[in-house]
Amino acid sequence: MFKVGFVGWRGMVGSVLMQRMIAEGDFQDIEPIFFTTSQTGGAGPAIGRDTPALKDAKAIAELKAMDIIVSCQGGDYTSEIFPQLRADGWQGHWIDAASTLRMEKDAVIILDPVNLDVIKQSLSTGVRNWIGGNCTVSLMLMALNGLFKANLVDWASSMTYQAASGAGAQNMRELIRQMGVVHAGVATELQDAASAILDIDRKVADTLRSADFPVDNFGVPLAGSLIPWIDKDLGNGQSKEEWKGMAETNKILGRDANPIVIDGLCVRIGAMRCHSQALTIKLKQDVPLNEIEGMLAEANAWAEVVPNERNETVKRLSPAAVTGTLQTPVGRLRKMGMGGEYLSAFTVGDQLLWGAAEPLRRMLRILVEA
Ligand SMILES: NC(=O)C1=CN([C@@H]2O[C@H](COP(=O)(O)OP(=O)(O)OC[C@H]3O[C@@H](n4cnc5c(N)ncnc54)[C@H](OP(=O)(O)O)[C@@H]3O)[C@@H](O)[C@H]2O)C=CC1
Ligand SMILES: N[C@@H](CC(=O)OP(=O)(O)O)C(=O)O
Repeated sequence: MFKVGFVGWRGMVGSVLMQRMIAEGDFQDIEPIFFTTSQTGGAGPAIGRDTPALKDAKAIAELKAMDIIVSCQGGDYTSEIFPQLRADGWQGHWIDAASTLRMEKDAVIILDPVNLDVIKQSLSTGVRNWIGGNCTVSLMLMALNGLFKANLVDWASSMTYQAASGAGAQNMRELIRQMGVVHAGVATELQDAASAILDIDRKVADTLRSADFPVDNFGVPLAGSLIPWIDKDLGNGQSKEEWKGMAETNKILGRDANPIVIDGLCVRIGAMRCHSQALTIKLKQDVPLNEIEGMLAEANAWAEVVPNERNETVKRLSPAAVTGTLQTPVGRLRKMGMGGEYLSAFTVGDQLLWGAAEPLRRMLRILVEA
């Protein structure tokens, strides 16, 4: 049985990974060993069986005893520990949620429903570094898998609506705190049906702009507002999150030599853990809409097509409907005014599941079953 070391298992992504592994019975087929950067000697997670006391996640000798290491600990940890392990001759498989190693030549971005062929080919040539993709990219590819499989995408523009969870657990808490402060500021007026809405609106705006509004994590209000910038400023007008769209999509699809242009704007909104995106897709040819719907629905078990009509769309194509599920529904499919080769689409997905933990869990299974 493979010895599998888990680092970062109690963080937000790590906790979702633990839940999914328990639900799928994945721990039965491995010998799990849990590591920590802060609680050496403590107890590991409840996985339905005894596990050894927590080991020090910075003890290279302990890590080297693992056949596979799964890290959800973060980029700083990867930058510090991974090079030391490899320099020390460790030959095991490294599966990581952090972005640090994604674009390295000797790493594969894992999303097996989309790129199992790339993963298998890389396994056979000795690749040992398996990195989860950016959540927005993975969720877009899960939903639009059918179009990419059919090689129908000439280019795509993605305008995103990204959840607070992408910024971390503290940001999710801050979003709810912000909502609470906004409500508290007008709670009395809301109880009075005769109160003037413009007075309520003015008070809400004053609250959002007040110096004591809680913005320690986001820096600005998100509740009742939005933030049209995610990740670093690359200095050329593009955010790093926007850059990842094209770079990671093409690496996942194994088409670095013949890349598809993907570009757009990434925006943080006040959803909890589901990223949504509105896409304009330029097709290589004018394919009938019913054929496109068929391709999307058949591409994988998670990309459900939502009929492009009002009731189904508002019921099924929202963060509230999708959160906590593995589905990546895609809807608002129609040919746009620019012509038959221009397709609109809207998709929603849980960024902690297919956007983070699920590709890691499935990569571990692929290695264990290889
Ligand atoms: N958040 C996201 O949406 C996504 C994140 N990722 C990547 O995954 C990595 C981890 O992200 P995320 O899970 O959000 O990070 P967290 O901050 O939730 O957890 C990271 C580590 O912080 C330590 N920690 C300290 N205090 C606590 C606490 N009170 N509760 C839980 N853990 C605590 C834990 O390490 P220890 O037990 O050693 O103390 C934990 O493993 C990052 O590299 C990120 O880039 C990837 C995709 C999406
Ligand atoms: N940047 C994403 C979350 C994330 O962790 O992305 P990456 O894994 O590419 O650093 C967001 O803010 O929604």
